[in-house]
Amino acid sequence: MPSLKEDVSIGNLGSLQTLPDSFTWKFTAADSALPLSSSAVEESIPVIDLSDPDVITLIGNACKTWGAFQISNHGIPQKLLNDIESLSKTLFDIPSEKKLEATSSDKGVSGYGEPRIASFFERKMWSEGFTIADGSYRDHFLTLWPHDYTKYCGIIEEFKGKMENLASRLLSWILGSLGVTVDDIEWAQKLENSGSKVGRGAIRLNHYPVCPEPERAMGLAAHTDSTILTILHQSNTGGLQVFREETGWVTVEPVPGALVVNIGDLFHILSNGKIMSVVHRARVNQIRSRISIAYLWGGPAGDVEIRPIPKIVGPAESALYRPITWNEYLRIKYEVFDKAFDAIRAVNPTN
Ligand SMILES: C=C1C[C@]23C[C@H]1CC[C@H]2[C@@]12CCC[C@@](C)(C(=O)O1)[C@H]2[C@@H]3C(=O)O
Ligand SMILES: O=C(O)CCC(=O)C(=O)O
Ligand SMILES: [Fe+2]
Repeated sequence: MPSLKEDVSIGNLGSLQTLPDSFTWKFTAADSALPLSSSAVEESIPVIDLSDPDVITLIGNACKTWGAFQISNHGIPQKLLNDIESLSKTLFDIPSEKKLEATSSDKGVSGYGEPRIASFFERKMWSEGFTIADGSYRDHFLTLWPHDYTKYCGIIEEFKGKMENLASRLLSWILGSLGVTVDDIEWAQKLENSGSKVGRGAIRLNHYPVCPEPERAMGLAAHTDSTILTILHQSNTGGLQVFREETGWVTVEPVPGALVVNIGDLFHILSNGKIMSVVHRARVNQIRSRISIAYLWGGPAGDVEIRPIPKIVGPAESALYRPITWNEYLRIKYEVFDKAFDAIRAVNPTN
């Protein structure tokens, strides 16, 4: 387990005047692109109005070109976004000694702690975070906020509920752009009998303190999410970048009120590789600290197997990946990281 000492240093990042060696990353020229640094208007992911009559086509194109897009008119109340943002600020303002009482006991479980990807990188990231993956976040909230506990748990539950709903609407549209519907996924039938009636969604609250040397620091290292899709609220300070082969790193400028959607690994599997999960990262800056809130959605049911949708695979192709549950995929991903797709490739392609 990464030592508690490290978490103390994470809680104190904002007070450091110089970048410690362990936080210094090496960038090649092509890799370095910093948000806020270039005045050139660069190409970026589209902003899609969800009330647009062409929403399916627009989303389909964005998924194929970028694997990410921003959405407006998404129906998540601005008040809820403000509430969860101020909840996050309060959470990260807590003194580090107190934070230690609410660390996650294991990677990927609820509480303060490094992101799971941390162990695959030699250098440390300029950020701290709080994961909400199971109900144990409530115990932590009770420790941190004995008085406001109910209020804060309420915000999380409301956020989860509304985001899950939005995530399933997005799923339907993206599947629509691929010529199939949710009923073409096996889990739709299995949902009724599955023990876990609730969908699988985790929340990651990220905090990127002001950084003395942003050009040599990394907020959150390059990764794909192991989700079907992720919906991100990045408040009003940029930092998120997505990677595109043709263009390199592209900054996703915050659009007031808009949310960022990105495709995760499970969608890549479902679509038999027709849609790619997008590699993304977060950079930091010297001027303003930044909060982001990610809703990581694993689909409407927990323990069902995810596999390439037969209708998408079609008779002329074969399924690229073997069936796998989300939990099993997470286990493999955090063993082999960016080789996870190779590890689950179908051995005996059918058809
Ligand atoms: C349900 C999930 C999804 C996890 C693991 C587990 C709980 C925390 C999630 C994140 C959140 C931050 C980025 C990420 C890449 C990370 O390091 O931890 C995510 C990861 C994944 O999408 O793989
Ligand atoms: O902070 C950001 O903009 C990105 C966060 C992210 O990628 C994540 O939490 O998975
Ligand atoms: Fe991510």
